Parts: sequence; C-alpha cells; structure tokens
Amino acid sequence: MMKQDVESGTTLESVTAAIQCRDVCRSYGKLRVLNDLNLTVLQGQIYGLLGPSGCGKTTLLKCIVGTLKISRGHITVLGKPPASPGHGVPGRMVGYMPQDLALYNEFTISDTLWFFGRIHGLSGKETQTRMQFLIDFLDLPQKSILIRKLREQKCDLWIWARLRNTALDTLIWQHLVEIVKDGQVSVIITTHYIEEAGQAHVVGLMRNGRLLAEAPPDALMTQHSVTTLEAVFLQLCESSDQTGHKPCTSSPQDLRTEDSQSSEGSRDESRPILSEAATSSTQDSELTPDWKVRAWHITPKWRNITALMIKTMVRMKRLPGFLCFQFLLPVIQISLMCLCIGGDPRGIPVAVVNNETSGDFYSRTLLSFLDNSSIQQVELSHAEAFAGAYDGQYWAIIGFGKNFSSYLMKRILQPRVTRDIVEGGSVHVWLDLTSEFLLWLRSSFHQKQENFTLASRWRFFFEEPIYGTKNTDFTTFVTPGAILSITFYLAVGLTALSFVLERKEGLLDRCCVAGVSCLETMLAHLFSQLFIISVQISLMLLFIFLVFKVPNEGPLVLVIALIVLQGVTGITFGLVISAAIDDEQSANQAALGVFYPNLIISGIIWPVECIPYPLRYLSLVLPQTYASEALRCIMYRGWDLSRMMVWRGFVVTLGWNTFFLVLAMVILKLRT
Ligand SMILES: Nc1ncnc2c1ncn2[C@@H]1O[C@H](COP(=O)(O)OP(=O)(O)OP(=O)(O)O)[C@@H](O)[C@H]1O
Repeated sequence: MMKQDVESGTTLESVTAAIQCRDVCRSYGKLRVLNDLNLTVLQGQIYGLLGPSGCGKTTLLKCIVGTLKISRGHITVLGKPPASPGHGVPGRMVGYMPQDLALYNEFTISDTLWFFGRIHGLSGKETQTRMQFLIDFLDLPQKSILIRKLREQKCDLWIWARLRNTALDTLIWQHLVEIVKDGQVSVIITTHYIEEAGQAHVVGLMRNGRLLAEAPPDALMTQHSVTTLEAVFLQLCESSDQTGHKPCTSSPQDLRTEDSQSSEGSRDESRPILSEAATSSTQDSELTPDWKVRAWHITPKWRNITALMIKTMVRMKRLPGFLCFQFLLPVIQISLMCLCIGGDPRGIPVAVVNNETSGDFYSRTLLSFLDNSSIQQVELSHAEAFAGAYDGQYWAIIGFGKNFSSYLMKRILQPRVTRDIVEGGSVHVWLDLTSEFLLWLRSSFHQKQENFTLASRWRFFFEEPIYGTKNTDFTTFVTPGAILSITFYLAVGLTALSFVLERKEGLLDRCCVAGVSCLETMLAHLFSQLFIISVQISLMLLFIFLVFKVPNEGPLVLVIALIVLQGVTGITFGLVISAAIDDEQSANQAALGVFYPNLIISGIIWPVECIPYPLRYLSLVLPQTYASEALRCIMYRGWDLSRMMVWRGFVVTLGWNTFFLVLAMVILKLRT
C-alpha cells in the first residue's frame, strides 16, 4: 500500500494525513471557486475550516467527500482519491452534515436515524444502539415526533437540542474530542463564525478559494500577537491584499507549531489510517482483483435501493391526502376526457325564419330532418332573428323563401332552371363562425343537404365495419393516446419535482456522501414511482372499461404492459429533467413545455396523417406516436405482439426508457 502511494507520487505525509489537498482547483463555469488550495488534515485531528460566506468551504468539502470533481490538483482521503473504485469515500468511511440540515420533513426522528444508519451500512442492531445513544446524548424528544413538527416550532433537531441543553456546545466538543482520540477518526468543521472553532486542533483560514493559513489556533494568535482568530484573519486578509494574492505561500507546514509537528513525528507511520472496518475493507479490496472492485463499485446495492424506496413510501404514507390525490388524478382526467370530449353539442339555439306560407311545406320536412337534439329551433321573423343573432342569442339563422317547396321541386325535376329558382329553392344559412362548435353545425348542414338532395338519386351503403363499431366517435379515437399521455405526464411531474426538491434541500448530497450511487437513486425512484403508477393505471382502466365502456378487443395484459412502460418513460424523462435542472420552477416549465407539442405532434388528438411532412418525421420518433397507435391496434383491432404495429410501439417505448435512464445518469454524473 505504501509502495503504491510512493509510486503514485504521494509524499510520506499522505500516509499519516487523513485528508490531503494539493493545488486543488475547482470552477463552476467561469467562476473559479478553489484556487490552488493546499490543506492537510492529520489523523485524529479536529480541523476547523474557517472563512467568510462564499469563499468555497462547501465546494471544498464536496470535493473531499467525492461528490464533486476537482478541475485540477490532487486530493487524497484515507490514502486514496475520493470516489475511486472500492474506496469507502463517499460511503461508509465518511459522514457529512451539510449546513442546511437536509432532513426529510415527513420523517420521525427514529425514521431519520434509521434511514441514515441504513444507507451508511449499519446493521439494524448497530442502528438501534446508535439511535439510543444519540437520543440520550442530544436529549431528543420522543422518537415518533415528526421533523416537520420540530420545524414548525422553528426547531430543527440541532436547535431543539441546543434549546434543551445550553451546555450542548461543550458536550458536542467533548464528544468530538472523544471520537478522534484514538486517531481513527478525523473531523472537519466549517463555519463562518470564526471564533466558534477555537477549540479545534488546527484551523485553516480560507479566503477566495485559498488557504491563508493553517495551524493550531493558539499558534496563530501568538504568531500574529492578537487574542482572537478573527483578528488573525483580518491581518492575513490585509497582508494578502497588499501582496496581491499570494498569502498561501507561507506554507501550512510553516505555520504548524512544534507540538503539531512532533505529534506528527511521533505518529507510528505504519499505523493504519482507517478504522478497523475500513482497514479490513481496504485490505480486502487490495486482495481482490481490480475488475472485481470496479464491478462491486458500480453494481447497485439492494440495501441502498430498499432504504431509498422505504423512505419514499414512508414520506407518501405521511401525506395521505396527497397520495389519494395522486391515485385519483388520472381517473379524474380520463373521466373528464370521456365526458367532455367527442360528444355532440346539445341545445344550440338556432333562429328559423320560415317565409313559406303555401305549398307542400318541404321546409318543415327539412327542419324535422335536422339533428333536433343538438339544435333548439326558435321560429322568428327576419328582423327578430338577425337582431337576436347580432346580440349573441342565436348561433345560426336558417331561412326559407316564400316559394321554397315549389322552387325546390322545379330544381329537382327540371334539368335547367333560372337563377331565381335556384335561390328560392335553397335553404339560406347564416352562421356565427366564431366557435369551433359552429364548424360542426356547418358540416352538419352540409351533410343534411347532401342526404336531402342525393337521396332520390344514389347513396352509399355502409356494410358492417371491418374493425370498430358503426357508432364510433372521436372519444374512441382519442382514448388510447389520452391514457398514455396522462400516465406519461403524471409520472414526469412526480419524478421531476421530487428529485429537484431533494437536491435543493441537500438530501441528495447527503445520500451521495453516504455512498448511494446515481444509479441506486434512479432505480429507487423508478421502483417507488412504479408502485404509484400501477395503482393509478389500475383505477384508470377500471373506469375506462367498466364505467365508460370503452371497448377492448385485445389481450388485457398487453394493454397494461404498454401503459406501464409508458409510465416508466414518464418517470425516466422526469429523471432527466431533475438531473439537468436545479429549481422547481424551471423543472415545472420544462415538464409543461413539452406537454402540448408532444400531445399535438404525437397524433394523440388528431391523426398523424394530417401532420405536414417535415413535422411528421419528428412525430414518428416521439415516444408516444407509435405507442398510441399500438394501443389503438390492441384495444380496437384485437391485435397482439405478432403484428408489427403493436411490437413497434413496445420497442420504441423500451428504447426511450433506456435512453432517458442512461441520459439522466450521464447528466447527473457530469454535473457532480
Ligand atoms: N453549483 C454551483 N454553481 C455555480 N456556482 C456555485 C455553485 N455552488 C457554489 N457556487 C458558487 O461558488 C462560490 C463558493 O460557494 P460555496 O458554497 O463553496 O461557499 P461557502 O464558503 O461554503 O459559503 P457558505 O458558507 O455561505 O455556504 C459562491 O460564489 C457560490 O455562489
């Protein structure tokens, strides 16, 4: 192990240093946050990392625990670079407490301790013991109290404990001293309240991404002839401002006191820098072939996935109203669609101006042919009808001339007629075409006209349909696509937001440091959301088939499988959004932004065949175009996987699922 370190260019110090940073740089875009930073934390030390807000402390800690990559330089933690294969950092060799407490509001105290114990790899018994210790040590309230309740009282666990026990600061320091005493554990505390860290063994004073000094607090104060660390920091800032930006040239080692150096010197170099468990795990990994270590490193661990899934379930259980709403939302949406879309209009007020006073009154016959369940005819004079129509009371006016019946007969019987006869034998219709519904009225009049005039000559005879029923309507066409898009979008919304919120609250970081990988996080989200969408889909299908009597001629198992897979497409797309976007508002906008284009271009509300050509190619590669077509074929034609139009829908859906999952993981990896 030592040989390996020497070969890799690590100095002797790295053997006894728990953490060593050399010339570390890290930028966010053009913003350089860490600037050739050097830092050393020795084994068994409490290290106070001090500096004003924004100087880069959190960034440095994230690099040290391996959740953020450095742009340049070297970091060694417990003898290896963080996040190297087989290393317990991030993982069980490191604990990380972010500034914001990063706790789940819906968890009780015992849920919280159980969850973090589990992802840190503790057994049930170990977790129980640690839980009891912490509850006694921090004098916490009942284990069953919710974190949200503590927060509502403006108390998080820490503040609560502080309020209950004013001597807690002292207690915590005593505890830290206790745990580092045997040299197996090192602690870094960061704060911008500089005096808070006076009890640390060594403090590092940080400014603008550099360390201005690194030494025991007393040594620093003596060297600068001041009585507070704050004053030391001010002096260092002034001298750094005067000398440009070269304050760190006084090497950290120069500032170390005799004591610290002698303690380093007296350290047994052969002594392991890890705890016993860590040592054995490292030794194990050294005996294990590299490929095995790597494979173990990237293979998702069920322990973590289960812990994350249980976490999601517990949170859901604590929000029963929200859970019910989630379950019922697709049922409500599909019911509204079946009830409100595709039906014929009812009771449209239409003014009728009938000037016929004699003859066969064909006008009456024609009026009786109209769809009078949709149209409500109101007989009026010419003036009243137009006044009412301009006033918005009537949506159309139907007018018949004085000699309508006789002129109509002449039109039908005589091969050539005058213009007056054509005019007088026509039904005059004035429409208010400001509503889509009135287009329906216009086409309805056209249809009646054709029936009326052509009836005496020739007609089509529609035989039994090959597929579908004679009374098929728009709702029937739109339902399969609507089922898929409702499932897809609800899954997108759920996943995109829960992930973004977790990241914002620091929970994702916390889990990452505990060794939970991106893949495990993704899979846990996927599996728990699968549970929700399964309930959603079951309820939705019950309503569609039993209440709205939508036909299904094909195998039900294929219907369910395709809908579930489309739900997975929604979940994985949501994961992409949450991996790429940091705040809720933008994530919401991204999810909503794709909603309409996808709905329109996927041929869900109007057939793909009506889409103009360049857009049609785009339509065909979208996740729901072939899938909607496949579902329509299964439900209405009774087809199965032997038909290309069906299996193509499944293949495209599976392809998108894989693509989104991989993309989400790549984005998450690249962004850390
Ligand atoms: N993800 C990010 N993207 C872009 N800039 C970031 C990101 N995280 C931090 N920064 C910027 O990097 C700088 C250092 O931030 P960092 O959080 O490391 O400072 P800090 O010393 O921990 O501050 P504080 O004590 O207030 O948390 C700040 O200017 C911050 O705005």
